[in-house]
Amino acid sequence: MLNIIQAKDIKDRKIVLDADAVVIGSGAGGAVMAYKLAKAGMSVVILEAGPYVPSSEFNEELPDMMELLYEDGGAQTNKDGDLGVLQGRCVGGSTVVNGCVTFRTPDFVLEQWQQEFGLNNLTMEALRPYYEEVEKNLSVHENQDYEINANSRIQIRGCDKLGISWKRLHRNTRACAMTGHCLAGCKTDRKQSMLVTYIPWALELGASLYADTKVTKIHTEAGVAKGVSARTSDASGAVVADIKVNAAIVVCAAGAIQTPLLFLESGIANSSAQVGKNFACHPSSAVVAEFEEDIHPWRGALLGSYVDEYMHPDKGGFILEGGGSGPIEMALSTEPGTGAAHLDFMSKIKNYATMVTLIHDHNVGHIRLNAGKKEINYAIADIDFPTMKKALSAAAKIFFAAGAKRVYLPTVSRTVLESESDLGPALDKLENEVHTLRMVSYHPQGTMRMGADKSAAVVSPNGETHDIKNLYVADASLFPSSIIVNPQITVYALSAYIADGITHDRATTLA
Ligand SMILES: Cc1cc2nc3c(=O)[nH]c(=O)nc-3n(C[C@H](O)[C@H](O)[C@H](O)COP(=O)(O)OP(=O)(O)OC[C@H]3O[C@@H](n4cnc5c(N)ncnc54)[C@H](O)[C@@H]3O)c2cc1C
Repeated sequence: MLNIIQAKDIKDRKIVLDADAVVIGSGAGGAVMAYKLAKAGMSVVILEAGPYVPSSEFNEELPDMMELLYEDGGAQTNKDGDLGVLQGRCVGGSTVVNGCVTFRTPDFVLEQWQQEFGLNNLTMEALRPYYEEVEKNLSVHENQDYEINANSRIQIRGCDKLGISWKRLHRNTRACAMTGHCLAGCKTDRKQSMLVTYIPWALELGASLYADTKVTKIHTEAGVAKGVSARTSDASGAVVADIKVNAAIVVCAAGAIQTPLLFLESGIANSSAQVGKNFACHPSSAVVAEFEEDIHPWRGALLGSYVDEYMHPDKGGFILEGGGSGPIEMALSTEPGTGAAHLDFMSKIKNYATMVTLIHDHNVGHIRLNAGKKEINYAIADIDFPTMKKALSAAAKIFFAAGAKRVYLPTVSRTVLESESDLGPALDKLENEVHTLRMVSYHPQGTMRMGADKSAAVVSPNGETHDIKNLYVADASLFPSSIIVNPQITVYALSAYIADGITHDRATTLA
């Protein structure tokens, strides 16, 4: 067990703490930030809204673990209710429940950030040491043969038949036990999430972490950050303590939905009127195909390979990941029918393969407070809908080339393709309307846009808000555009980069 202060440990109703820095959120951005600041000799307090759940308590049952480890018990959706928006809410944040896939930010994305948003500091050369640092610390490696499961081998077979380019995924695991339960948390600590890496390292260096503690307000004075107020609640929701942290440096890393909400609640740093705007999320769907052979797609490493052929926006702007999934996810991602049709669908579950689509979407959504409640506004832009269809089409063709008997498209109403000739007519029928596709976002991003122009961006190129001195953001909300690939490495690298800027400035001031 880590030395983390939880609601059950707290005796005082009011607590006041002083620190050099307070970090809001203990996920990808928060954990790396806390470690780097503590390593530089700063006193650091981390406040995390979610519970501390040691891996020994993970039971490998996805519904139970969603309830325990995910935001809104896994039920967070957009306002229309046709997009599940998944985020972790626990010590370690989304890194505890993620699929371990790692990508560096693509060159063409960084180039766009330089050209359109004035982020001339974020070149591949400048970020390379940060990628290397986090990849080494998190045991990132290219999947070995034994980490390519039967589900991914189907994807590879189809790609090879069609001459389509694919690659092995990289993942942050150590001696993966290949149980396929990544999204329910890794019971054996092989996933190198923040829960088992940067958080314990930060604690060892003197940082303290309060779990069950939600920051409710960021305090500023004359345009300078001063600290935060937070509330610790027990599992029933009863308030146990009010905590105030006075700190010269405030870093918000509460994720792409909660960070803008906290800024809006605090009424700060919004002279650009961009707080909560420019939300993107890589809307994903899963194409399911039935084969003669047994696949057991939930067995083995969860994610083995991906199709990179269409990754560049000029070539399509999407990737397809060979992501295995269990019976529950498969029944959710496709319309399984009811009664006899449902039984028939489920009885063949071991013969299914799945492919996950990720598109390079435009930043058309926004997060706002509506009567004090969170509201996630996002619908696929008309400009992105053809990309979504192209991704579904490519996945279906790869499956048929691999020998699929039939393919299920992830539509709200049932769409079963008995052969490739059914594909065109089925896609032609799809209009960009609400509740057309079954979609989920694993990658919310972009609501606290980083950019050089303070009238168009909330956060400056060094991670500090344009409006408030010593108030930083270090999470996925920084991305000024969607990045197409799985984002954890980009978040870690940006957070590490911003942390070095903070410690360098501090050293200069103290000298
Ligand atoms: C199911 C799933 C699968 C994924 N798979 C992958 C993958 O394979 N590869 C990949 O690269 N990415 C993946 N991701 C995404 C990746 O994990 C995230 O992009 C990354 O963790 C985002 O980092 P963050 O710091 O922005 O937020 P998070 O890691 O989500 O951390 C934010 C933390 O802040 C806390 N918080 C929120 N509000 C407050 C508040 N007011 N006060 C205090 N604390 C607060 C939250 O509880 C949370 O713990 C996946 C995500 C999910 C949900």
